[in-house]
Amino acid sequence: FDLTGQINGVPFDRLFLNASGVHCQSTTELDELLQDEFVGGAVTKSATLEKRAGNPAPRYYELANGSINSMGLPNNGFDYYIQYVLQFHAKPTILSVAGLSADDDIQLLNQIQDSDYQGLTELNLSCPNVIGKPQMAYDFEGTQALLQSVFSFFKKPLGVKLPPYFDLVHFDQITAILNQFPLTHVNSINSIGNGLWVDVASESVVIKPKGGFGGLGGKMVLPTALANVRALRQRLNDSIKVIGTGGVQTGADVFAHILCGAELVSIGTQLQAEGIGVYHRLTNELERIMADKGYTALADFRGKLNTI
Ligand SMILES: CC(C)(C)CCc1c(C(=O)O)[nH]c(=O)[nH]c1=O
Repeated sequence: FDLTGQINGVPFDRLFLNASGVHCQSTTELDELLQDEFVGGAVTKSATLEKRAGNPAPRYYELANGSINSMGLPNNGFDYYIQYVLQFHAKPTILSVAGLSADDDIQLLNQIQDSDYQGLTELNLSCPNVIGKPQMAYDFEGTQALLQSVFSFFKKPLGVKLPPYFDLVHFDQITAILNQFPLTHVNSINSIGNGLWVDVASESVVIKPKGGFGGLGGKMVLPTALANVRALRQRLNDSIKVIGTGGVQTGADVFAHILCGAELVSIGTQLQAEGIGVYHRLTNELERIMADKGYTALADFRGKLNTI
């Protein structure tokens, strides 16, 4: 079976990635991903300029149908991750960066521009904005201005990680902005922001930071993830690929992401819950579905979702 994809001419011999944030904070975790035969590439935890401890625990909690997290960007700092991605790896890496402000974003990308790194970079637009404004990706003028200044100096491959949108006009608005820039890809979705889980027995929230509010992932977000992948694919220039992230538990979920137009598929919550063996299972399940349908390659059905 041909389970390949490519981003900006970078070939991925397998479609599977990790969702940034999961199994990607240390070089040990990143190595384990890149050494797994069923994984196509690895995305780093979003790097900030300085190393961060992140929020107090409990900050991640597994639910029956997904997960809730408010990690607070714990990471080993930009230098740690650029040093890693500058090493030789048999498979592609995606360096994820998240400034704590637009200025940080500019500084991070300037450091990449000035480095020898020629691989893929992903700017996490769920990063915080100025106080009183929503996260960058929900501030359309802010996103436009940020990308305008980024592309005035950044000449290397760049994609963006987006939170989910829920209004069709918002899909029109964000893609009208993104289509102005030579992006390699859009990675959709990030967690559904500011969910809340209540444990009835203890009459309490389940994570400590932000009074229990946190990003939702896993099975429960699949319909939102599929909608975002499909809506972005329908609106973005063909040159901008879509990496599908969100809600994948089974091979059928992977198949659905590809039908909606995903070039590659990331696994987050299920990787956290099941471990790296999830990729072998998902590969078997996906190939079984493809065989039953007479497909031999993802390209046979990528983006070919039927409407009724
Ligand atoms: C939410 C931010 C802390 C601003 C960015 C990092 C991040 C986190 C995190 O580190 O809390 N969790 C997510 O599910 N997605 C993210 O993009």
